Amino acid sequence: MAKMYYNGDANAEYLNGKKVAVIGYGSQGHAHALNMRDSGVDVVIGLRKGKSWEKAAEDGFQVYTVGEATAQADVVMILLPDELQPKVYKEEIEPNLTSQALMFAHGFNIHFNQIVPPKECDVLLVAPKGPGHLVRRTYEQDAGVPALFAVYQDVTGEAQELALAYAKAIGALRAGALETTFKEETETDLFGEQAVLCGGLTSLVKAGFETLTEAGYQPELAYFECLHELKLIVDLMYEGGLEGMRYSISDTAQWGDFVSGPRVVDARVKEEMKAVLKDIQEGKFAKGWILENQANRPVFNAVNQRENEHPIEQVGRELRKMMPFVNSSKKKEVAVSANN
Ligand SMILES: NC(=O)C1=CN([C@@H]2O[C@H](COP(=O)(O)OP(=O)(O)OC[C@H]3O[C@@H](n4cnc5c(N)ncnc54)[C@H](OP(=O)(O)O)[C@@H]3O)[C@@H](O)[C@H]2O)C=CC1
Ligand SMILES: CC(=O)[C@](C)(O)C(=O)O
Repeated sequence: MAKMYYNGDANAEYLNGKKVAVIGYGSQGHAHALNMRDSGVDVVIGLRKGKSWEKAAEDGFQVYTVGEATAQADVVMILLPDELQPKVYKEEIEPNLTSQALMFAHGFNIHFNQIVPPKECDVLLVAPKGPGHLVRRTYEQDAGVPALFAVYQDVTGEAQELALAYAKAIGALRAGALETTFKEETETDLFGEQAVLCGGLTSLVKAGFETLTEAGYQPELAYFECLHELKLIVDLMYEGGLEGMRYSISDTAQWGDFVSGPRVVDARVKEEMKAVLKDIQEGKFAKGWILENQANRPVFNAVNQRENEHPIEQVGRELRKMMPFVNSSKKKEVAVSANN
């Protein structure tokens, strides 16, 4: 088994006395900044004026322009949307970069040569394997989201130690961190989010919902069966693997899992997964995403609108209004009051 790194493997000293500029305050940015501050790290935020700037200031951070934050930092962590990083890097970060280390939470722009870092600083990656809002929520629960870390350039000879100190400060080492490379993190993260976690799963959920509703079953029932209950099943997998989930479900469901699962996700699916991975490895996906953004996202916007109008979204919005607790930040009593 590969070596996993935990809190005891990291030395917070490598961040002591250092100012970390978090560039971006969105899903990952807010979580990294809040967690690091709670871990005693000196954090400043680099942003453009707008809702994130207001939120970061409201959360008590010193907020600067990207260039100002970069110029004063010992460590710069770029947590901007991947497709916007090259432009902001070229125009605002690179001209002001004097830091010891340049960091990313996804290797896309380094791996696909959209950002070419200076030779004078460490270049490293700390990539939580989970959504930013859960990076924050689990930290507040004295837990954490596991992370990958990688060193692309080690000028100081301390890049790995800094990566581990950073991973510890955001709470990741409570769950564990695994060393990788920018190439491996980029290719596997893109594959996972396309073929399994987001793309694969949303396609499976919609297909199941459509199968039931087209057969005449109630949309509300189809929503609970194919989407709502998914969290509960995945929670069991999260806690105990496939065997843990199978222990908890009925033997009827487990038999159905064994005999029907492979019919739905058959060998063709894995062949297509291999084709998706090949497109990622050969840069075909990256090129398409870069061009889509250069064209101002015509396909992305059209598909996003169509998806938001899918019947599963329409019925889900109505049902979730009566279950405010599903938005985890709500307290259970809210649900009780809403239904009384
Ligand atoms: N989302 C996730 O859970 C994960 C993301 N990652 C990686 O983390 C990185 C950040 O992604 P994510 O957190 O999702 O990004 P988000 O889209 O959630 O947040 C982007 C942030 O960047 C700011 N921003 C956008 N454009 C500019 C600009 N021109 N100048 C200054 N600030 C700007 C936005 O502020 P504004 O309000 O002004 O738009 C916002 O605060 C990416 O590399 C991503 O691949 C890695 C693991 C998981
Ligand atoms: C949450 C995560 O890690 C994703 C799906 O890869 C992403 O949002 O980039």
